Amino acid sequence: MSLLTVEKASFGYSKTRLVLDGASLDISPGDSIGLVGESGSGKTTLLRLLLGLIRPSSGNITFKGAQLDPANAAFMREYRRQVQVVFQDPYSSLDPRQKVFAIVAEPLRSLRIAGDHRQMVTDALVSVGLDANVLDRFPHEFSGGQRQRIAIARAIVSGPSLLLADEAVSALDLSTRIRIVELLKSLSQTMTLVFVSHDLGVVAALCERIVILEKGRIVEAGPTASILANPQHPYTQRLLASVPRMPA
Ligand SMILES: Nc1ncnc2c1ncn2[C@@H]1O[C@H](COP(=O)(O)OP(=O)(O)OP(=O)(O)O)[C@@H](O)[C@H]1O
Repeated sequence: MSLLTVEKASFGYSKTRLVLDGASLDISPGDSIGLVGESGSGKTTLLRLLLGLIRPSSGNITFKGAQLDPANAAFMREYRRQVQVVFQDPYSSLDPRQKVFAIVAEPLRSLRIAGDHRQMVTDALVSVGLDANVLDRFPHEFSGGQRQRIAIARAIVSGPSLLLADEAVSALDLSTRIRIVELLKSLSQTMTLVFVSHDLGVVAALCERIVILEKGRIVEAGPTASILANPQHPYTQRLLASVPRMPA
Protein backbone atom coordinates (compact mmCIF):
# COMPACT_ATOMS: atom_id res chain seq x y z
CA MET A 1 0.00 0.00 0.00
CA SER A 2 1.12 3.58 -0.63
CA LEU A 3 2.39 5.57 2.31
CA LEU A 4 1.32 8.97 1.08
CA THR A 5 -0.68 9.78 -2.03
CA VAL A 6 -1.33 13.17 -3.58
CA GLU A 7 -4.06 13.13 -6.19
CA LYS A 8 -4.43 16.10 -8.53
CA ALA A 9 -3.77 18.63 -5.78
CA SER A 10 -4.10 22.31 -6.60
CA PHE A 11 -3.38 25.28 -4.41
CA GLY A 12 -3.15 29.06 -4.76
CA TYR A 13 -2.23 31.66 -2.16
CA SER A 14 -4.60 33.99 -4.03
CA LYS A 15 -7.73 33.22 -6.06
CA THR A 16 -6.15 34.44 -9.27
CA ARG A 17 -3.02 32.28 -9.44
CA LEU A 18 -2.47 28.58 -8.85
CA VAL A 19 0.94 27.81 -7.32
CA LEU A 20 0.27 24.07 -7.57
CA ASP A 21 -1.78 22.83 -10.46
CA GLY A 22 -3.08 19.25 -10.39
CA ALA A 23 0.04 17.70 -8.82
CA SER A 24 -0.07 13.92 -8.28
CA LEU A 25 2.52 11.95 -6.34
CA ASP A 26 2.60 8.45 -4.97
CA ILE A 27 5.07 7.74 -2.16
CA SER A 28 5.62 4.09 -1.27
CA PRO A 29 7.35 2.77 1.86
CA GLY A 30 11.12 2.74 1.31
CA ASP A 31 11.08 5.34 -1.49
CA SER A 32 13.67 8.07 -1.64
CA ILE A 33 12.22 10.81 -3.79
CA GLY A 34 13.86 14.03 -4.87
CA LEU A 35 11.45 16.85 -5.59
CA VAL A 36 13.29 19.21 -7.90
CA GLY A 37 12.40 22.53 -9.45
CA GLU A 38 13.63 26.07 -9.82
CA SER A 39 12.90 28.75 -7.26
CA GLY A 40 9.18 29.47 -7.18
CA SER A 41 8.15 26.21 -8.85
CA GLY A 42 6.05 25.25 -5.81
CA LYS A 43 8.28 22.75 -3.98
CA THR A 44 7.83 24.21 -0.50
CA THR A 45 4.12 24.68 -1.11
CA LEU A 46 3.79 20.98 -1.99
CA LEU A 47 5.72 20.13 1.18
CA ARG A 48 3.40 22.36 3.24
CA LEU A 49 0.43 20.46 1.76
CA LEU A 50 2.11 17.18 2.76
CA LEU A 51 2.57 18.49 6.30
CA GLY A 52 -1.10 19.49 6.55
CA LEU A 53 -0.14 23.14 7.09
CA ILE A 54 -2.30 24.17 4.13
CA ARG A 55 -5.15 22.36 2.40
CA PRO A 56 -5.47 21.80 -1.32
CA SER A 57 -8.20 23.86 -3.00
CA SER A 58 -8.96 20.75 -5.03
CA GLY A 59 -7.60 17.22 -5.05
CA ASN A 60 -6.86 14.76 -2.32
CA ILE A 61 -4.07 13.70 0.04
CA THR A 62 -4.19 10.34 1.81
CA PHE A 63 -1.82 8.78 4.34
CA LYS A 64 -1.91 4.98 4.55
CA GLY A 65 -5.28 5.12 2.81
CA ALA A 66 -6.86 7.67 5.21
CA GLN A 67 -7.65 11.21 4.15
CA LEU A 68 -5.26 13.81 5.56
CA ASP A 69 -7.49 15.91 7.79
CA PRO A 70 -5.77 18.86 9.52
CA ALA A 71 -8.95 19.47 11.57
CA ASN A 72 -8.77 16.00 13.15
CA ALA A 73 -6.46 16.44 16.17
CA ALA A 74 -6.04 12.72 16.93
CA PHE A 75 -5.21 11.93 13.29
CA MET A 76 -2.76 14.82 13.08
CA ARG A 77 -0.95 13.78 16.28
CA GLU A 78 -0.30 10.33 14.86
CA TYR A 79 0.52 11.89 11.46
CA ARG A 80 3.12 14.22 13.04
CA ARG A 81 4.72 11.26 14.77
CA GLN A 82 4.97 9.45 11.44
CA VAL A 83 5.84 12.37 9.16
CA GLN A 84 8.64 14.67 10.26
CA VAL A 85 10.50 17.49 8.54
CA VAL A 86 13.98 19.03 8.42
CA PHE A 87 14.25 22.62 7.22
CA GLN A 88 16.95 24.47 5.35
CA ASP A 89 18.46 26.73 7.96
CA PRO A 90 20.04 24.99 10.98
CA TYR A 91 20.62 28.42 12.56
CA SER A 92 17.00 29.57 12.73
CA SER A 93 15.36 26.16 13.15
CA LEU A 94 16.86 25.52 16.62
CA ASP A 95 15.72 27.60 19.62
CA PRO A 96 18.93 29.27 20.91
CA ARG A 97 17.59 29.35 24.50
CA GLN A 98 17.07 25.60 24.70
CA LYS A 99 19.65 22.93 25.36
CA VAL A 100 20.07 20.05 22.92
CA PHE A 101 18.09 17.64 25.08
CA ALA A 102 15.03 19.94 25.17
CA ILE A 103 15.31 20.64 21.44
CA VAL A 104 15.51 17.01 20.35
CA ALA A 105 12.89 15.85 22.89
CA GLU A 106 10.36 18.46 21.69
CA PRO A 107 8.34 16.06 19.43
CA LEU A 108 8.23 13.50 22.25
CA ARG A 109 6.76 16.14 24.58
CA SER A 110 4.35 17.80 22.17
CA LEU A 111 3.10 14.49 20.74
CA ARG A 112 2.89 13.00 24.25
CA ILE A 113 4.99 9.97 23.34
CA ALA A 114 5.63 7.70 26.32
CA GLY A 115 8.99 6.20 27.19
CA ASP A 116 12.43 7.12 28.46
CA HIS A 117 12.94 10.44 26.67
CA ARG A 118 16.58 10.75 27.72
CA GLN A 119 17.37 7.38 26.20
CA MET A 120 15.34 8.10 23.04
CA VAL A 121 17.11 11.44 22.54
CA THR A 122 20.51 9.84 23.14
CA ASP A 123 19.73 7.12 20.58
CA ALA A 124 18.65 9.73 18.00
CA LEU A 125 21.81 11.80 18.57
CA VAL A 126 24.05 8.76 18.21
CA SER A 127 22.31 7.72 15.00
CA VAL A 128 23.05 11.12 13.43
CA GLY A 129 26.71 10.86 14.44
CA LEU A 130 26.72 13.08 17.54
CA ASP A 131 28.06 12.24 20.96
CA ALA A 132 25.57 11.54 23.74
CA ASN A 133 27.43 14.09 25.90
CA VAL A 134 26.04 17.06 23.93
CA LEU A 135 22.67 16.95 25.74
CA ASP A 136 23.40 19.89 28.03
CA ARG A 137 24.89 22.20 25.44
CA PHE A 138 23.29 25.09 23.53
CA PRO A 139 22.97 25.34 19.70
CA HIS A 140 25.48 28.22 19.46
CA GLU A 141 28.21 25.82 20.61
CA PHE A 142 27.88 23.82 17.36
CA SER A 143 28.87 24.25 13.71
CA GLY A 144 26.27 24.50 10.95
CA GLY A 145 26.65 20.84 10.05
CA GLN A 146 26.36 19.75 13.69
CA ARG A 147 23.25 21.93 14.09
CA GLN A 148 21.70 20.26 11.07
CA ARG A 149 22.48 16.88 12.69
CA ILE A 150 20.64 18.09 15.82
CA ALA A 151 17.67 19.11 13.63
CA ILE A 152 17.72 15.68 11.97
CA ALA A 153 17.88 13.98 15.40
CA ARG A 154 14.79 15.96 16.42
CA ALA A 155 13.04 14.82 13.21
CA ILE A 156 13.79 11.13 13.75
CA VAL A 157 13.36 10.88 17.55
CA SER A 158 9.67 9.96 17.26
CA GLY A 159 10.49 7.09 14.89
CA PRO A 160 8.80 8.53 11.78
CA SER A 161 8.13 6.43 8.70
CA LEU A 162 8.51 9.46 6.40
CA LEU A 163 11.16 12.16 6.57
CA LEU A 164 10.65 15.35 4.56
CA ALA A 165 13.69 17.52 3.96
CA ASP A 166 13.27 21.04 2.56
CA GLU A 167 16.56 22.24 1.05
CA ALA A 168 18.14 20.59 4.10
CA VAL A 169 21.73 20.88 2.87
CA SER A 170 21.56 24.10 0.82
CA ALA A 171 22.78 26.36 3.62
CA LEU A 172 25.87 24.22 4.33
CA ASP A 173 29.35 24.49 2.88
CA LEU A 174 30.35 21.88 0.32
CA SER A 175 32.21 19.36 2.53
CA THR A 176 29.56 19.57 5.28
CA ARG A 177 26.87 19.19 2.61
CA ILE A 178 28.45 15.96 1.40
CA ARG A 179 28.53 14.56 4.95
CA ILE A 180 24.89 15.46 5.65
CA VAL A 181 23.85 13.95 2.30
CA GLU A 182 25.66 10.76 3.37
CA LEU A 183 23.79 10.82 6.69
CA LEU A 184 20.43 11.27 4.95
CA LYS A 185 21.33 8.49 2.53
CA SER A 186 22.04 6.09 5.40
CA LEU A 187 18.78 7.14 7.14
CA SER A 188 16.90 6.49 3.89
CA GLN A 189 17.78 2.80 4.28
CA THR A 190 15.31 2.62 7.16
CA MET A 191 12.78 5.35 6.40
CA THR A 192 11.04 6.89 3.43
CA LEU A 193 12.58 10.16 2.30
CA VAL A 194 11.24 13.10 0.30
CA PHE A 195 14.07 15.50 -0.37
CA VAL A 196 13.13 18.91 -1.76
CA SER A 197 15.88 20.73 -3.62
CA HIS A 198 16.65 23.03 -6.50
CA ASP A 199 19.94 21.13 -6.82
CA LEU A 200 19.66 18.24 -9.24
CA GLY A 201 23.23 17.16 -8.46
CA VAL A 202 22.50 16.57 -4.75
CA VAL A 203 19.23 14.83 -5.56
CA ALA A 204 20.99 12.54 -8.05
CA ALA A 205 23.42 11.48 -5.31
CA LEU A 206 20.71 10.84 -2.75
CA CYS A 207 17.43 9.78 -4.34
CA GLU A 208 16.28 6.76 -6.30
CA ARG A 209 13.38 8.62 -7.87
CA ILE A 210 13.08 12.17 -9.14
CA VAL A 211 9.98 14.31 -9.52
CA ILE A 212 10.40 17.51 -11.54
CA LEU A 213 8.17 20.46 -10.78
CA GLU A 214 7.80 23.41 -13.13
CA LYS A 215 5.46 26.31 -12.38
CA GLY A 216 3.32 24.18 -10.09
CA ARG A 217 3.02 21.21 -12.43
CA ILE A 218 4.81 17.90 -12.24
CA VAL A 219 6.35 17.69 -15.71
CA GLU A 220 8.43 14.53 -15.33
CA ALA A 221 8.89 11.73 -12.79
CA GLY A 222 10.76 8.45 -12.72
CA PRO A 223 13.86 6.56 -11.62
CA THR A 224 16.87 8.86 -11.16
CA ALA A 225 19.10 6.91 -13.55
CA SER A 226 16.65 7.06 -16.46
CA ILE A 227 15.73 10.72 -15.91
CA LEU A 228 19.41 11.70 -15.89
CA ALA A 229 20.26 9.51 -18.87
CA ASN A 230 17.26 10.45 -20.95
CA PRO A 231 15.40 13.55 -19.77
CA GLN A 232 12.18 13.88 -21.74
CA HIS A 233 10.84 17.28 -20.81
CA PRO A 234 12.61 20.41 -22.11
CA TYR A 235 12.55 21.86 -18.58
CA THR A 236 14.37 18.79 -17.21
CA GLN A 237 16.86 19.02 -20.06
CA ARG A 238 17.51 22.68 -19.18
CA LEU A 239 17.87 21.85 -15.46
CA LEU A 240 20.30 19.06 -16.29
CA ALA A 241 22.34 21.28 -18.60
CA SER A 242 22.67 23.85 -15.80
CA VAL A 243 24.19 21.39 -13.28
CA PRO A 244 27.84 22.42 -12.93
CA ARG A 245 30.28 19.70 -13.98
CA MET A 246 32.86 18.71 -11.38
CA PRO A 247 36.40 19.52 -12.49
CA ALA A 248 38.39 16.42 -13.45
N1 LIG B 1 2.78 32.68 1.87
C1 LIG B 1 2.72 32.99 0.57
N2 LIG B 1 1.88 33.93 0.11
C2 LIG B 1 1.79 34.25 -1.20
N3 LIG B 1 2.53 33.66 -2.17
C3 LIG B 1 3.41 32.72 -1.78
C4 LIG B 1 3.56 32.34 -0.40
N4 LIG B 1 4.51 31.37 -0.34
C5 LIG B 1 4.94 31.16 -1.59
N5 LIG B 1 4.28 31.96 -2.47
C6 LIG B 1 4.47 32.00 -3.93
O1 LIG B 1 4.18 30.69 -4.42
C7 LIG B 1 5.10 30.34 -5.45
C8 LIG B 1 5.76 29.01 -5.10
O2 LIG B 1 6.54 29.19 -3.92
P1 LIG B 1 7.30 27.99 -3.21
O3 LIG B 1 7.95 28.57 -1.99
O4 LIG B 1 6.38 26.85 -3.04
O5 LIG B 1 8.38 27.64 -4.32
P2 LIG B 1 9.75 26.85 -4.19
O6 LIG B 1 9.86 26.02 -5.41
O7 LIG B 1 9.82 26.16 -2.87
O8 LIG B 1 10.80 28.03 -4.25
P3 LIG B 1 12.22 28.19 -3.49
O9 LIG B 1 13.12 27.15 -4.08
O10 LIG B 1 12.64 29.58 -3.84
O11 LIG B 1 11.96 28.01 -2.03
C9 LIG B 1 6.06 31.49 -5.59
O12 LIG B 1 5.62 32.29 -6.69
C10 LIG B 1 5.91 32.26 -4.30
O13 LIG B 1 6.14 33.63 -4.51
